[in-house]
Amino acid sequence: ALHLAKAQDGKSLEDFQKVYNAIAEKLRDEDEFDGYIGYGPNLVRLSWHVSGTFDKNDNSGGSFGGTYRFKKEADDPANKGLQNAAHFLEPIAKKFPWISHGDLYTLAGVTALQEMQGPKIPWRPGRVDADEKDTPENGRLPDASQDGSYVRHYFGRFGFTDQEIVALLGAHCLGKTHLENSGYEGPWGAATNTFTNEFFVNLLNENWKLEKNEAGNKQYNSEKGYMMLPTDYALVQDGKFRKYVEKYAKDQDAFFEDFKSAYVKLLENGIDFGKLGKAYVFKTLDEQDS
Ligand code: HEM
Ligand SMILES: CC(=O)Cn1cnc2ccccc21
Repeated sequence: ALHLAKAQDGKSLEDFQKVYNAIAEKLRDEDEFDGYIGYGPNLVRLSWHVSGTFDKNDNSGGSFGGTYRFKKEADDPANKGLQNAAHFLEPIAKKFPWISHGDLYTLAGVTALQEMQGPKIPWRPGRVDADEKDTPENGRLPDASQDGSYVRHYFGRFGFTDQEIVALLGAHCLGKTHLENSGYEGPWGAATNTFTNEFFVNLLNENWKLEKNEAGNKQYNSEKGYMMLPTDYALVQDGKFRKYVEKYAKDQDAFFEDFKSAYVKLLENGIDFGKLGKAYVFKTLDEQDS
């Protein structure tokens, strides 16, 4: 059965907005991380990795139990590099001991996206920390060397459509690959910390060449020094995915809307929020200054 969300006693929008603000202020303070990309993209990747272990067949994994805090999941080779995001969040968890790890990991991704000028992401609290024994085994996160049918099958485990898959992968407009983490090398020049539809624009507009990188893995590189993973490039090789790439390259608003819906589905997969009321939409720091 689905995990039942449990309200944190007496916590309301204002309390969670304080957590949002603490994360957002720390993002601004520590802007030098990873060649001045900052922690935003890493936090978004953490929120996806803690949710991407979900399996609808037995409702195991997913963001509910906050099991990333246990060694087995944190040490999954697919999570290499996310220690940075986890370390970034430690003082936030200490300052707000009442928030569950599942809520903190997902709220951090929402905060990072909104502070990087992404869409407003409705977010619901209520995830409850699970025991170490409930930690999903390693190997549930995707393999970047694969093609379109692999990507379609992989996301089928969450019940995602082609449109949701393409929208979600638009998050690869953020940050970069790091050879020491994943065996893929990204260009410093093109890495960004602003949420836009340029992942789709680049996929369609650049001349991509399949090359072996220093780790012996194949990746697509362009003259401008951009890169795409094989699973990224699969989105323009596969006709059914390609039509959504073209849609989002032309229409950033449509991308923002569809990304928001798919990302909420990713973060909430496997959780029954019941009658816990509607989702919170947080103000960005800029919206609170004025
Ligand atoms: C087919 C599915 C996916 C594959 C194979 C994949 C693979 C990867 C790889 C290999 C990296 C580089 C990690 C590193 O070297 O540091 C990466 C980074 C990233 N991924 Fe994905 N990813 C997928 C889906 C997603 C989704 C669904 C999201 C979010 C909604 C996402 C968000 C990110 C972000 C923001 C980064 C940059 C992290 C940073 O700069 O530290 N990815 N991904
Ligand atoms: C800047 C760049 O390489 C855009 N990009 C293209 N594919 C990516 C996968 C993960 C992170 C960033 C990615």
